[in-house]
Amino acid sequence: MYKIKDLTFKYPKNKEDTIKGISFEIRDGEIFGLLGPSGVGKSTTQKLLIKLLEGYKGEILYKGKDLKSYSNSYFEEVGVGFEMPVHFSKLTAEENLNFFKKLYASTADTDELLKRVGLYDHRKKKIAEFSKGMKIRLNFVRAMLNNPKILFLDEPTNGLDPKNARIIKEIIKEFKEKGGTVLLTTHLMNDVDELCDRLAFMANGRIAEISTPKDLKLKYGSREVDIEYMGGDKVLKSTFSLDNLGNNIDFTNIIKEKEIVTIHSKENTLDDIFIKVTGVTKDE
Ligand SMILES: Nc1ncnc2c1ncn2[C@@H]1O[C@H](COP(=O)(O)OP(=O)(O)OP(=O)(O)O)[C@@H](O)[C@H]1O
Repeated sequence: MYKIKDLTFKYPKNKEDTIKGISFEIRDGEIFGLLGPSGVGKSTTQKLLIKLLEGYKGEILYKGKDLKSYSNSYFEEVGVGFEMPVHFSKLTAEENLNFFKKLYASTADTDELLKRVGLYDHRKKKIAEFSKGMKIRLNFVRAMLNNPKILFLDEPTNGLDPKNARIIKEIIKEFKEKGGTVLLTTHLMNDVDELCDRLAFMANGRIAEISTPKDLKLKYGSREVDIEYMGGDKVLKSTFSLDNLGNNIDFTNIIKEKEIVTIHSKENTLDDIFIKVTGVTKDE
């Protein structure tokens, strides 16, 4: 869907490039995660792909054509849910949605979406009376209101309670099942694990890693197995390398002779990998 080659971008007021020559692709129908510490350029990359920022070097191809060659009709295909919800606070939820609907040729059934996210009964309420979580959910409905083919989402579940976060994630999965493509930015690694087909870690304006969550875990995992077994009336624990495990006499003796309590391979979490790949903790 997108092919990005040597993308470089500098904000006019800055001395240094914010995006320093990144290349990657977003495939049709995948959920692609763009991750990295605060300030590395994730939102800037999103804005370049959404055509909200111009003046970049390199190439962005959308469906095989230079993004620059697309007219405003491009915005019909794109749904955008930025992190900070911006709504007209003196208007109701419904009035807000109706305002934005007028900007598009084709629109979704927003009543249905409002029902899904639990806001239908609040549609006549002014946004000024909405809680933070309600604004976030309305923001998501707004991103979906033009029946987009690609969704750009920035922290879509941040600030939501678990039930509402689940509903949003279910809608994102359904969007993908119907052929939609998603570019997701989030600091919530559980969401990444659950949703993303592939992900890129950004560090200092560059892409440090790009892969599937599973392959990243294998690459950065410690390839060991922990085994707990009964030794008399005590639970004992041993760790073995997965390499050549079948020929490890100590391991096979335990398997043959002992009562096994637990056995599992060690896997790094995406949180661990985030820190290894980008060199910083998420909250820095
Ligand atoms: N309009 C702007 N003018 C100048 N510099 C900017 C502008 N917007 C962002 N930047 C700078 O560009 C860099 C990347 O910002 P960006 O918002 O893309 O980061 P991010 O990875 O999305 O961070 P976060 O996770 O905090 O949202 C930061 O150093 C930021 O200060």
